[in-house]
Order: sequence, then C-alpha cells, then structure tokens
Amino acid sequence: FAEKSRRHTVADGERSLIGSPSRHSAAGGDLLDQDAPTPVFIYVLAFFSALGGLLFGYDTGVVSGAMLLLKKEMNLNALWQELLVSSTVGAAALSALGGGFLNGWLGRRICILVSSLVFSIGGIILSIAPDKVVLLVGRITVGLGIGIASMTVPVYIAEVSPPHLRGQLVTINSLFITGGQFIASVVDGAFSYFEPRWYMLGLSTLPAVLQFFGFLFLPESPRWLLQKGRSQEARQVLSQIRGNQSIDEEYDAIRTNIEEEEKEAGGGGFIILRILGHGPTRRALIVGCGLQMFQQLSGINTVMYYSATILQMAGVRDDKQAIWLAAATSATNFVFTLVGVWLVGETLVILLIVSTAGTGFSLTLLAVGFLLSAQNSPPITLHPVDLQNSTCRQYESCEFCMLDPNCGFCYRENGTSVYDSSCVPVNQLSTDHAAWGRCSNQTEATDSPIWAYNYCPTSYSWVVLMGLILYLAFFAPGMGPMPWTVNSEIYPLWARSTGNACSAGVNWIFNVLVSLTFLHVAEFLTYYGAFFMYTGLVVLGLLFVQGCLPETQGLQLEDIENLFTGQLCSCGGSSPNGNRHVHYIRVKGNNYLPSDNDASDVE
Ligand SMILES: O[C@H]1[C@H](O)[C@@H](O)[C@H](O)[C@@H](O)[C@H]1O
Repeated sequence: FAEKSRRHTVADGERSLIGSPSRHSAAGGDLLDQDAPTPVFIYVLAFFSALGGLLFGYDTGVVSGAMLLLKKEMNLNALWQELLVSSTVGAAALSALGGGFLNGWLGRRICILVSSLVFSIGGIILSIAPDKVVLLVGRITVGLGIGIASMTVPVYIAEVSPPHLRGQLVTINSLFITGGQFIASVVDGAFSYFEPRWYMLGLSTLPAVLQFFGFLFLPESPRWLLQKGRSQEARQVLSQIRGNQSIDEEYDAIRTNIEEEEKEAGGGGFIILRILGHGPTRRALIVGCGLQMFQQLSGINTVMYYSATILQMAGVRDDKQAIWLAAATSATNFVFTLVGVWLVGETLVILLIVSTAGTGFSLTLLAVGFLLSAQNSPPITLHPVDLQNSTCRQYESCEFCMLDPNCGFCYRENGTSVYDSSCVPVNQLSTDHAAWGRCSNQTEATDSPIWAYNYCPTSYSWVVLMGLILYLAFFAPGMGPMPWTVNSEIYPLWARSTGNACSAGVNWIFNVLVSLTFLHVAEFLTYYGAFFMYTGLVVLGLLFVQGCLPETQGLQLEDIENLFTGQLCSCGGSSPNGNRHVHYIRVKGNNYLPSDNDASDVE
C-alpha cells in the first residue's frame, strides 16, 4: 500500500494526503506532475536565494585567515581579535531572532532584500575601514545581514520548491555556505600576498549587490501571500514558478491547510506563546532547536577555526602554507556537502544518523590523536632565567606549556627528536615570537630554534589529520546542512517564521558559546579532553536524532506538521522494522495512521 500510495485530493477541505517514502514514490504526485520538466525558474530562484548562504559562509569564513594577517598589520591585541571574530556571530544571533518577526510581517522577499542591502553596506564599510573601530562596525553590520539571511533563505526556498525537489534545493543553500567558506579561504590565501589586506573582508559586496538586484525581480513566496490573504498574487506566483503545470490542486491544498491550521492553533497573541501552547508545533520547535544546538555542540566551528593549529601540529610551520592547507580543509567541507545534496533526496533521517555517528567516531579519533601527542609530549630541558617570573617556568613538558595562552615552546630538532627545549612567555603583540630569548627574533636560518605557539611537535599528527578529514567527510553531508533543511519544513505556516528564527538563533548562540570557550575548555580539560567532551555531546545528539526526528523527505510541507502529533521522541519507536516513514491520511482535518485494512476505505 505504501509503495503504491498517491496523494489524492477530494473536495474543498476533504482530502486524503499520503506521504510516501522517497522522492521516487511521488509524494504530492497528484498535486504536481513530477514527470513534467521542472521549470528553470525554480533553479534561478534557488540560486539567487542561496547567495545569502554564500555570504553567510564567506563572512564567517574569511575572518580566521584575515585575522592572521590583520593582527600584524593593525596591531590587534587578543581582545580586538576576539571582538572582530565573534561580533559578527553575536550580531547574527540577535538578528536571526528578530528576523522571525520581520519575516512574518514583511514577507520572505523583503527580508532577503533587506539582508542583501545590509550585507552590501557592511561590505562597503569593511572595504574602506581606516581603523579597527570601523572594521568592528562593518563586522557587526554583516553579522546582522547573516542572521536574517540564515533564517529566511531556507524558508523561502522550501516554500517555492516542488515537494520532490525541496530537500535538495534547500540543501543547496548549505552548499553555498560551505562554498562561501571555501572561497573565503582561497581569498585568504591569495590576499596574503597583497596589501592592504582588509579589502578581502569587503569582497562580499559583489554577491550581495547581485542578490539585491536579482530579488528586485523575483516573486514573494506564494504560501506567505496566501497567508496574508493576497490570493490573486499567490495564484499568479504559483503559476509562474510551476511553469506549464496545473496549480489548482496545490493552491487549494495550501489554502485549506492555512485555514485548518489557524483553526487548530487559534489566532491572535504572540506567536511564540501560541507555539508553546500547541503540542505538535512545540514538539517541532524542540526538534528544530535541538538539531541546531547539537550541530554546534559537535564543535564544527572549532574544527574550522583551529584547523590551522591542527595542521601546525601536523608539521606545517609556515603561515602561508597553513592558510592554504586550511583552504584544503574547507574544500573538504564543501565537497562533502555536495554528497549531502545528492543523498538528501533518499532519506534524511538515515543520512543524519550515519553522519552523526561518523562525526562522533572522528572526534574520538581526533581526541586519541591529541591524547597520544600529550602522552608523548617532549619534555622541557632548558629553564632560562625568567626576569618577569612568568607562569611558563613551572612546566615540565610541552603539553602544559602550550595550553597556557601566555607561553610557547622553543626547541630545536634533529630528525624527529626534540632537544634544547624551553617554555617561555609569548610576545603579547605577536604570537609568532617569544617575548625574549632565542625564539624572540625568528630568522629563517636552518639552525635557528623553532617557536611553537598553541601546539607541540608530535609524531602522532597523522592520527589527528585523519580525524580532521574524516570529521569533515561525515559532518558535511548530514549534520552540517540537515538542521537547516529540517527546520525549513517542520513548522506549520503560521509558526514558520518564528520557529526558524528561534532555531537559527539557537544555532548562532551555541556557535558563539562553543568557539569562545574552546581555548578555555582546552586549558582546563586539555585538547584531548575537549575533543572527548565533544564526542560525548555528539553521542547525545545521536540519541536525539534517533529518538525524535521523523522522516520528512518527499512530504508536502502542509503534511509534515502531522508527524509531530504523537509524543515527542517516540517517533523512532513507532517503526520497529527500521522503516521510519510515517504515512498519514487526513480526512476532514483528522489524522489517521493507515493500516492495510483501512487503506481501501480511503482509496
Ligand atoms: O551548516 C553550517 C555549516 O556546516 C558551516 O560549515 C558551519 O560553519 C556553520 O556553523 C553551520 O551552521
């Protein structure tokens, strides 16, 4: 029955809607003819919307490489570096939360226009910034743009896409995010040869302007228009984006659903309070926010941000070389997101489970690599007289020296063995040198000692490197894009803006929390402790996905809310044979789980 099921529309309000397992089995089959060619216009819409993802990726990605160069040029101390990095993410958290209201009030299209305008202004400020204060203003401005884009774009794409392409098209936004991060890392590499370097921060103006002008000509989401009672426009847009296909049934289904939803959830009042008071939507919100939280708790942005350090541990000493290798890291993230776009059409839940389990395994490997390095950390053999009486004198091995942000490890090496090693204070103006002594004035001469800040020489770097690559290969197709994709589709229309605002806000808040605390966590727990901790958090994430996430692939947006009518976190248990696809039939607003017996009644 499940395999043969087709969505069947009866009359005004009286419908049978049956979700089916994969894109091959025609969810929405009668509403839209899947065999008809998909109009190119949908791809144009997805492309211009996903430029928002590109800007999100570029602006969050460019800063780590830029900082390596800018800190020298503008004499930035640690506080300023932290401010310039996290102000963008902090501003994104605020504007994502506020974006929910704008999204519901002004519509998706206006919000995308606003975000591209804000991005353009931010980009111009960054390009002409004469000093660090103006740079900070620019970084906050682009952050405001990122927040709105991050919650609006997936919703817009989901609302204009035909059901069988929705997962893939929304995931393209995530592909653009990792693509933006990759372009940023290449730009970082290229700009390390040019001056002045802060232009690289302003380059994002180009796609922002392109998106702004593109969206002047692109339509509003038909679902939002219908919700606002602008039915004529909604009909027009729907026929524009569906090409030659008949839109009557899809139009009716959306309209009836909006009416039913409004009746069920009751109108008026603050939407967030209505969400919290309405069981299925509250459960969807918990699932959406949970996925976003676990995405960030898996430490993706520490891996991205500290990949240069990890690569240094693997033996790369040159700044420029580290920047280029960090580009290879973000290329891995990008390429494997492409795998996600390809696989999302199959089954989202299994993709997410395999991705989360693999991410956990890779984190364990990273932790073991760091543990082996720590256990074999080179001892400190020289204890030069320290006139400043710094904390660095007390350490007996490189491991503890490197975990103290005030100290670095100065050593010589012979093949793989380390000798003449000392732990000395770092130069507060540039972490590239020691404050005094042999490593304070580094020359490129072969016999000059080596200065290691934030890392230790180790022969287990290959374990760490393997962990890093495996981490990205597992994270990028599932845990990276899916929280965004799932959130774009699990809320009923009246709660969609607010639901996405909350979950995007949770993503950004945990992003700030994890990346700002990483070095402190490492100081208390050591690197391997920190990565074991992330492993533990990912295991919790795995239990959450396994227990709470229902399959949404191929369902009409209007049906997905039905998946949350049961108890939270019983979804996994409802399918003992491992088939997690829940098939609902809606008849006059009631939901039934069909069995073989009642299928014939409905058909
Ligand atoms: O989905 C994205 C993506 O995976 C990025 O690589 C990451 O930096 C973001 O924080 C995340 O939200």
